[in-house]
Amino acid sequence: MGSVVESTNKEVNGSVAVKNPTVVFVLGGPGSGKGTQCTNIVQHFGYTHLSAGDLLRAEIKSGSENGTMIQNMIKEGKIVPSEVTIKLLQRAMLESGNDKFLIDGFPRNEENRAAFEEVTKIEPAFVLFFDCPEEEMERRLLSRNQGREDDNIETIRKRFKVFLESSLPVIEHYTAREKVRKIDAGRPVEEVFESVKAVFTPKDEKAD
Ligand SMILES: Nc1ncnc2c1ncn2[C@@H]1O[C@H](COP(=O)(O)OP(=O)(O)OP(=O)(O)O)[C@@H](O)[C@H]1O
Ligand SMILES: Nc1ccn([C@H]2C[C@H](O)[C@@H](COP(=O)(O)O)O2)c(=O)n1
Ligand SMILES: [Mg+2]
Repeated sequence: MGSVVESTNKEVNGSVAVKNPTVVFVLGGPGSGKGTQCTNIVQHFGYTHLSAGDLLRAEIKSGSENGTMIQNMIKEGKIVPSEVTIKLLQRAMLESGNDKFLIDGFPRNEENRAAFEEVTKIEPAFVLFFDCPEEEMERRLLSRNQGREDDNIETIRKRFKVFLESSLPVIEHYTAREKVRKIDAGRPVEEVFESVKAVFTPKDEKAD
């Protein structure tokens, strides 16, 4: 007999995948607070948090054959080819045993978005967009102190450029489909989370 996880999985494009997952894409500029707010959402709403950036950094550490390529791209603030990132996301979704996911920092460009749709056939429930002024994001990144190789001013500027040129069009794509829930992320963490909670709380559970 298969495990619970196996019995709730299905085959998509020749691979095993989670059956009918709920996926929320969490987008916003570098340092807008995606990871911070995802931690809060996990605690309150039972989602599994998958950060594409964290998965790519773990892949570098694991010594995989793609490690050097990923490391060079992250240093340059560039977006890693979708094929690599989607495989990491699919594996993490299966390993989680959950069926509700916050996918943080993905899709980062049109190639990410189209490839994920084609490969997984998953349509996000909605897109949480943390909208934050660039000067505030820069301040946060320069004082993050987590030893990230890309938290230096040269790479930060490149990441901002990629966000404006490649990631904003993805947000516009989902805005046109009425999928975007925009949050003012320039406020203190607790205030931002109040707005986030309102998005995740079903309408009939909200106080009048
Ligand atoms: N609302 C906030 N006010 C002040 N500081 C914040 C806020 N949210 C997050 N931070 C801090 O800013 C830094 C960046 O936050 P976080 O790592 O959550 O951003 P991110 O959007 O995931 O960034 P990246 O895209 O680079 O991974 C962290 O040091 C975090 O503690
Ligand atoms: N879909 C993605 C997400 C991230 N990356 C790379 C490039 C980013 O600058 C870096 C860090 O991501 P973050 O932790 O800031 O979300 O990881 C990518 O190539 N593709
Ligand atoms: Mg992050």
